[in-house]
Amino acid sequence: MQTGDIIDLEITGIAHGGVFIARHGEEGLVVFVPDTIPGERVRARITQVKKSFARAETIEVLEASPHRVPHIWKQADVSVAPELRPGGADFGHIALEHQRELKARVITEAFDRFAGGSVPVTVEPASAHETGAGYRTRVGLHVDRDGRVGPYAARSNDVIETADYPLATPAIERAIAALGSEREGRIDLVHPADGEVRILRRPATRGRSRAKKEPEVVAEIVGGRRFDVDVDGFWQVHREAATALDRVVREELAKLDAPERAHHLDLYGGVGLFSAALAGHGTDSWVTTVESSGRATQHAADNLADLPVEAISARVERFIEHLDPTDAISRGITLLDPPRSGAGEQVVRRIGELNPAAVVYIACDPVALARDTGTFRELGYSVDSLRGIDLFPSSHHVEAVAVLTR
Ligand SMILES: C[S@@+](CC[C@H](N)C(=O)[O-])C[C@H]1O[C@@H](n2cnc3c(N)ncnc32)[C@H](O)[C@@H]1O
Repeated sequence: MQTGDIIDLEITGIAHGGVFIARHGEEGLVVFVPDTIPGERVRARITQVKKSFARAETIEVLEASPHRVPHIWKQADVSVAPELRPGGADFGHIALEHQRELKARVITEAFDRFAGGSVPVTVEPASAHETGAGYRTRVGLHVDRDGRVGPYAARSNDVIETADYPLATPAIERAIAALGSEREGRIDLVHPADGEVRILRRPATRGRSRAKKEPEVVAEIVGGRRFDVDVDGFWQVHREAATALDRVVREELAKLDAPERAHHLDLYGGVGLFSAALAGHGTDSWVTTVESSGRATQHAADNLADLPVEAISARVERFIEHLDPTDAISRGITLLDPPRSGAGEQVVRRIGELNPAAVVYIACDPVALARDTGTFRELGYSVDSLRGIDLFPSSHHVEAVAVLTR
């Protein structure tokens, strides 16, 4: 087999990262293929051959899955040449319900491989009226040397011009349509709760560093509470995500014994989204939220000023290393919402020493969650509950919330 070969493949599985699995030849070489669905037969062009696997691109669907639907993004459809398909909607050709089944399968397989065994999981929509479109309140685009604006192609850094952006909120889609030729670099569009789209132009500076202006502060609303956040700071992308996660965390906390005088930790806390729920868990409890961005920490302090929440700007790994174990922490909840790479073994082991009654782990990467869960299990924690939440419909990404107790 070599690059450029065209072969027919039976798709048998799904891998992490939005690609599907076929086996080829007598040795059953694994071939990773995007734009297909398990159960399909496709014609594909080999794009890379390695010792233990190959990659291919789908050029034609020979036998379609009953779960195949017209792609939510016309430009990303399998009928378009692979190099002209934009990235970002790699599940856009799959019926929403089946997308969630596939995401549950990915979480299950990650737990089987990295967490010492799977636990039952289903993936829930962010809200009952999810359509898989019109949800992104944050969109990042690129501008190439010729001033063309768009996303990168699915597997390259070529900017693709496209007539529509079905995953973006309609207001962001309109703002993109009104852009002209732009300066090379990046453009981020942000649609906060006030409904007015902000356009952040970041021209390439080619080694020159620019004086950094203070970012604008925008407001988001969750459960009637206002959260100020820098316009370019971390906030969930899906317009319903923060509300859905807050609801799931509150539902999970309600299943746990309500402690008295507990000290809860909200690690990787951002602007304090989960501290509000934690502060209400048990009587006379208090929360320390820990976040590395100084500006986000200041917002957390202001956003939660009416609650018993202390906001600390620090790296989690350093902060918890120096935090003394107390009875109050062991009566409380330690919630963590780390970046994609996960918390890692050192942080998880230190949490084990702090010995909280329960750990609530919010994860945007199932493999990182599975690895860290494996460490928690070694430390004697077991998984009480695992829920997937579909905060990135029409893409392979999935959020998961795990509750662990000892
Ligand atoms: C996935 S976000 C979660 C934020 C918040 N929980 C929310 O839902 O809005 C991860 C946050 O962790 C922060 N962060 C990343 N690495 C960190 C570290 N080592 N220590 C503390 N905070 C960190 C980032 O700045 C970001 O705000």
